[in-house]
Amino acid sequence: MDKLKIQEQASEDEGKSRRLSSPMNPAFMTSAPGKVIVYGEHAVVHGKAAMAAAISLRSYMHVTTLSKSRRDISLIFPDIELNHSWNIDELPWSTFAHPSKKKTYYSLVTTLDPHLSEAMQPHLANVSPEMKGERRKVHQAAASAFLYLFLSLGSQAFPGCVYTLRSTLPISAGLGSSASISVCISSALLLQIRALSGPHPDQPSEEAKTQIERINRWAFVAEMCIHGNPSGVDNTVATNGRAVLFKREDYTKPPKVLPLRNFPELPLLLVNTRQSRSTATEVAKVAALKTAYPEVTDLILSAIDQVTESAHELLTSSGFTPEDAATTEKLGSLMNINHGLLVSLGVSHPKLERIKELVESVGAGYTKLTGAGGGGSAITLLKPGLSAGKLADLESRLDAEDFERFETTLGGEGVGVLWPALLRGKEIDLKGFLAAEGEQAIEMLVGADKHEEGRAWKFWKVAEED
Ligand SMILES: Nc1ncnc2c1ncn2[C@@H]1O[C@H](COP(=O)(O)OP(=O)(O)O)[C@@H](O)[C@H]1O
Ligand SMILES: C[C@@](O)(CCOP(=O)(O)O)CC(=O)O
Repeated sequence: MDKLKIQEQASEDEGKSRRLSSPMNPAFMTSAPGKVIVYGEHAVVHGKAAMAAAISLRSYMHVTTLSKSRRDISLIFPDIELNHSWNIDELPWSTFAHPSKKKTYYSLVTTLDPHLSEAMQPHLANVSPEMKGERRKVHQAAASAFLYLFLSLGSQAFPGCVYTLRSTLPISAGLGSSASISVCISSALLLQIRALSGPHPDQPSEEAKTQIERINRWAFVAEMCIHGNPSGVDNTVATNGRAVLFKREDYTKPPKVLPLRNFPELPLLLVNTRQSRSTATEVAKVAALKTAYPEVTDLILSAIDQVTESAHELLTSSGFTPEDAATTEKLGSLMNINHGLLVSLGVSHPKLERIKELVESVGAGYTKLTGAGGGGSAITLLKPGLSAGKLADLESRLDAEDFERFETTLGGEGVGVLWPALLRGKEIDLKGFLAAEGEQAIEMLVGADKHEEGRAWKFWKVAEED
């Protein structure tokens, strides 16, 4: 369906919901950030450490509850041109609610249940059947993430709803778009079934931590639907915000997450190759290499682990500042080593190598791919004292080759809630939300941490010591 039709459908849905929605269930929004993995991607899937930080690019989900007479659940995801509705009463509730299958909002789900996935198939088969190849996979992935969570957390008594999703993140560019939407979906559904308390300013830290954990667990399940074998680092950063050191040695247990509270404002340049790829494919490539060359691959993964641990030691050493040239040089060298190891795992791409070459040709800094690779994005740690002229020169070379540069800050807020969907005393209008063109317009309209009015957004706050 094209964008115009999606907007028309949305106005129609909104019209109906205006007339019929209950004041007990006002429209509300959830939001979550993307991330950069600074060190440790891929190795983290195999039980090693990774360091990642939230970025200021975010996804936003708007939820409208319809009247009791409406029995449809609609997804309006215009970024991927997906618009689909299911009749609630036709969904496979009995399979998901069977005592041997039923999960609660606090369950730790670490694998997808094949019977439940199978039961969803007929309902996914009619999602964008006219689409082929990669585009179909994109739709199926997003729809299955939503449906698995909806059926696991909801019940047939659920009211009809419209879920509208927009993101300022590029999709499949290594910046955690899938985790960001997974957190939006998980938090929206958990709020709707009243399984979350807050967020409110005087909420005890322990309680806030429990809510974040609940959202994160279900976001991980959505991530499994989208790319098969996620480590959980992306959804953990998208939920918690800031920066974390993350390790999951045993997939049946929760991961070890060390929040990095004072993560420095590193001078990073973020560049997207615009070469789209799927995380699932890149992760599968490393798994295949591990099967073919187990000893060699294990050594590479352990070397990446060591790089991450060394960078963590440096970043948390007393007196570290990003302006300190010697330490930055060490952090940069570790990025170079990390990139080289990722190349040897086979997950780089000529366009990533080209970005690295351009940065190094002007001596601007240290570059590695970030996220799954195979295209996607690269991060460059800029050298302290880099002249404005050299930076401008680099930027114009990157622009000339059609790479996309992002200005983003690291370490921002995690999952946020806007309940009800009111900003500046005005309801967020679904039509306006859909019409906003581009990152800036979306941020101006609903921005979770960009402007004064954005304070209406609430975030769960965990104290430093927790
Ligand atoms: N804005 C969005 N709207 C709908 N679906 C999205 C959006 N962003 C991401 N997705 C889903 O996530 C998938 C991308 O996941 P992935 O390949 O892991 O890329 P990334 O590195 O950006 O996380 C898409 O195929 C789509 O199913
Ligand atoms: C390759 C990996 O380590 C990071 C993937 O990040 P992204 O989906 O490319 O944003 C996979 C994972 O940790 O689940």
